[in-house]
Amino acid sequence: GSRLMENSLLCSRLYVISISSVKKKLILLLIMLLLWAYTLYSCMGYCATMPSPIMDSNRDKESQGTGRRTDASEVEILPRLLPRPQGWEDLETDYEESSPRTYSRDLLNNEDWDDAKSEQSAADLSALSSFSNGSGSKKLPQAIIIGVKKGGTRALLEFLRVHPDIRAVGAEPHFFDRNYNNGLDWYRDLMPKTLEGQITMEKTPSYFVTREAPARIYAMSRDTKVIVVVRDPVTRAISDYTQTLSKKPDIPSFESLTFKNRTTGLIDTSWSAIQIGIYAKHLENWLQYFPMGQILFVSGERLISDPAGELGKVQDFLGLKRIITDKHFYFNQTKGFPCLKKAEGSSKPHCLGKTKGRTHPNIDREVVQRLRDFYRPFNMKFYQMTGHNFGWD
Ligand SMILES: Nc1ncnc2c1ncn2[C@@H]1O[C@H](COP(=O)(O)OS(=O)(=O)O)[C@@H](OP(=O)(O)O)[C@H]1O
Repeated sequence: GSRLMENSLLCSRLYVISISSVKKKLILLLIMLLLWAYTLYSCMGYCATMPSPIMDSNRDKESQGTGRRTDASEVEILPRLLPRPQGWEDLETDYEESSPRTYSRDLLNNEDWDDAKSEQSAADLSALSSFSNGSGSKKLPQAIIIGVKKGGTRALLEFLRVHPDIRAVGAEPHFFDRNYNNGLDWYRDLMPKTLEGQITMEKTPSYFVTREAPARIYAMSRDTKVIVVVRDPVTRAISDYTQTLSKKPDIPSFESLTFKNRTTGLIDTSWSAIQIGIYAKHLENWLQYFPMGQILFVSGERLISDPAGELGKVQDFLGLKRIITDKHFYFNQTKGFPCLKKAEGSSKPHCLGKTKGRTHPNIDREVVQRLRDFYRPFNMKFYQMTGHNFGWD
């Protein structure tokens, strides 16, 4: 009898032990499952937009402006026409500054549009991509690259996009010049989604020479940080002309367009290629609204000779940790320019496309000299205003 009792006691103890070990295993399994699900969730949702603990002091300060939405159908179709926010788009500013056109047509006219469009399809169809696109919210930009055309604005934006705390729209929105009537909601909708602490950016090089742009950006938010990539105005003019020539091979020579009257040597300052380079004049317009401390001047020349050095200054200006360093760049001998070892959202090295770093035509030395003389006083004024000698003279 007592043995029978002992046996049944042993059995029930064993039963209890096995029950609790199964329970433990189950709980462990559940915890692992939860951990795994959490890791998966945070990776899909956050990896692409992971912020660092450094916060931008300007975030959430954006204020609403007075812009109104006009064409509803256009507003709806545009986000679909926009290239994927991730990836390397080598878009180029348009050569006709004055012609008012719609945003969608700007994109369609762009020679790099086809590349951007084909790049878009594969990634956007994947579930992972749409999941990661779901996190955060769209905000108005806290920092804008406002110019100058042919200064190196695309290189700067693509380099900045490597920073985990910067999210930028790939195409040029042209909001503060051509599309202002579409309103701030339209503009905000073009922006990529950001998380707390991330900075939204865009670049449109024509803003620097747009009379209304400073007041309009100020109306959006007086705290907006503006960045200007400046380049020797003579080389900039030739670069501008080279771009136009590549699209319209029949235009007159650079030399003949430079002068109002070749014999008197009177320079045609109404030609945009020349006008854009009078930096001091355009800057005066911006200083009516923004203090010097809110404007950063990046040297287009140094952006090529020392990209990490220039990027260091930009990251400081934006209140970001210096994450982009010389380790991110290599000099591509074939391209003749610095390139990224890894482009944003990719593990492959990447240089800008063939529309960046074109071969310039040879320009008559006397004409170049005449232009140097023309720009010198404006350059001096610009150095004085910015407190920085860019070494063009
Ligand atoms: N890393 C790198 N790779 C290629 N090109 C570079 C780079 N950094 C600066 N640049 C210079 O950028 C010039 C084009 O300037 P933008 O991008 O501002 O042009 S645009 O206004 O958007 O059309 C372009 O002008 P061009 O050389 O006249 O083609 C380049 O000199």
